[in-house]
Amino acid sequence: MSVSPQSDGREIRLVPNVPVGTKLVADRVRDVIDACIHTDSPAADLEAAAQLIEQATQLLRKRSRDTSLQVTRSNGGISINNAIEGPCNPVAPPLTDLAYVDGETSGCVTFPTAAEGPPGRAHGGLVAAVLDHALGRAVAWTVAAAMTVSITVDYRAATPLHQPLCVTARVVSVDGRKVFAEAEIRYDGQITAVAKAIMIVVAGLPSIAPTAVSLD
Ligand SMILES: CCCCCCCCCCCCCCCC(=O)SCCNC(=O)CCNC(=O)[C@H](O)C(C)(C)COP(=O)(O)OP(=O)(O)OC[C@H]1O[C@@H](n2cnc3c(N)ncnc32)[C@H](O)[C@@H]1OP(=O)(O)O
Repeated sequence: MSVSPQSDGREIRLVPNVPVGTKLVADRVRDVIDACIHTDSPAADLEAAAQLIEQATQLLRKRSRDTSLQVTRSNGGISINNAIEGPCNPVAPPLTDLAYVDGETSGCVTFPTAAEGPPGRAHGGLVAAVLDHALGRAVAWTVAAAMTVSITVDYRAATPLHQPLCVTARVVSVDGRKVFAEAEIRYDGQITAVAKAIMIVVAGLPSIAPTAVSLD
């Protein structure tokens, strides 16, 4: 079955709904990671900073949950701690402003210094991860929740750090449980990387596509 990206007329826009305090901590930890990478402080300051961070860690561990990221509180069907879009996961870039309009899934990301690969550029593996996630969202919103079995990424130009990037993804065709999808990431309107993936619809994954098209 082929799927037209422009055909279904549905619109989904994720509005973040996360616990304010948890997001605040995650944002501060992102700052700490950035400061840790850039710091040129003397040893005494580094030791003092390490002690303060250790104190904060102990405070956070006073009450903790020992569960998979995927089953904690969700935001638009995905955990708030998701590795790519989780606003409360400080190592998620994160991918934001996720939307589905007429078959096209989109999102925004700005890679921090911690995502550096080549000097000044995002690490290719992290670019691939963001593309993979957008593909997963596109497939889940268009067909059903699925897992990636194959992804190919072509890197066409530098994907910069600290700049707003746009990710777009869509389903191209469906063959039984196999879903073929493609995605790209853009900086200032120019494509820097494109991905093609095969995803397999797997029973038992949490469904986030209540009005998905049915499989042939
Ligand atoms: C993921 C969480 C969801 C959460 C809720 C939803 C949220 C939505 C938004 C989230 C967005 C996140 C998106 C991240 C996406 C990942 O990161 S997923 C994580 C990485 N991927 C994995 O761990 C998958 C590992 N692989 C597997 O576990 C198993 O291969 C699977 C996927 C369960 C499939 O196994 P199976 O059911 O035994 O299927 P199998 O018969 O082997 O293959 C089915 C068909 O696919 C074909 N196939 C299999 N592999 C390939 C291949 N590499 N190339 C071509 N064809 C292949 C087979 O030939 C077969 O074709 P047909 O014979 O039907 O024509």
